[in-house]
Amino acid sequence: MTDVESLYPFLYADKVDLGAVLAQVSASTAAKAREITELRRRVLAADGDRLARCAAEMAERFAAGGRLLSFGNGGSATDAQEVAGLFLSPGGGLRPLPAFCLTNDIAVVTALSNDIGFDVVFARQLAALSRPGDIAVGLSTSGNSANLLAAFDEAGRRGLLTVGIAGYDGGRMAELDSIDHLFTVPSASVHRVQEAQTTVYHVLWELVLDRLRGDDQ
Ligand SMILES: O=C(CO)[C@@H](O)[C@H](O)[C@H](O)[C@H](O)COP(=O)(O)O
Repeated sequence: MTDVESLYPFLYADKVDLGAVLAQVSASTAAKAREITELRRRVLAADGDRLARCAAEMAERFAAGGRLLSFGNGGSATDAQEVAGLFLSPGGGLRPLPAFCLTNDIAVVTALSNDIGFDVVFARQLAALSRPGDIAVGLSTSGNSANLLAAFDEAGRRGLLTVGIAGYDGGRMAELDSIDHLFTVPSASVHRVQEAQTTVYHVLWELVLDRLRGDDQ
């Protein structure tokens, strides 16, 4: 049996008991929903206060003219794009906040990767684009991606507020001095990690907007 066959045996069986397959899918969906709900509770219990402090510092930076620069690889690149998109379109009558995802400029991403190496792809962009009052937000599931580690060190050297969102045990991101606020989702499932990370940055986004709304009144 191949890996794919063992993952989806009902697709390859001669006869399928549809009721049994549906029961299996339903039980698996319910188990995953319980798992992610519990994981989100754990993250909130461990990091709720730190999330609020981080959001307060992010709001201060935005209020002072700072911009947000986000980055990540693979699935975390799509999350980094979502982070920038959320702040760019805050809704609720708030002005768009300046935010840019470092994977967006494909010409720069491919040139840096091709000419120098993928490890510098975010650090070099931060060196070119960032100002000391800005905010760097990097997402990784493993916490080990070399281009993120280099980016946090570059951002830290330049005086940016640095926010890391990692999974598992935080990986090498947990060893860095250059991350001001690190939020780690303690799960061994990459799927659950990415789901809970989505909640982490949505919470940050909502708390920052609350702060900025308060400043506007
Ligand atoms: O989305 C997934 C897994 O769900 C993959 O695309 C994953 O993001 C990529 O393998 C990344 O390169 C992994 O990097 P990282 O999250 O460990 O920093």
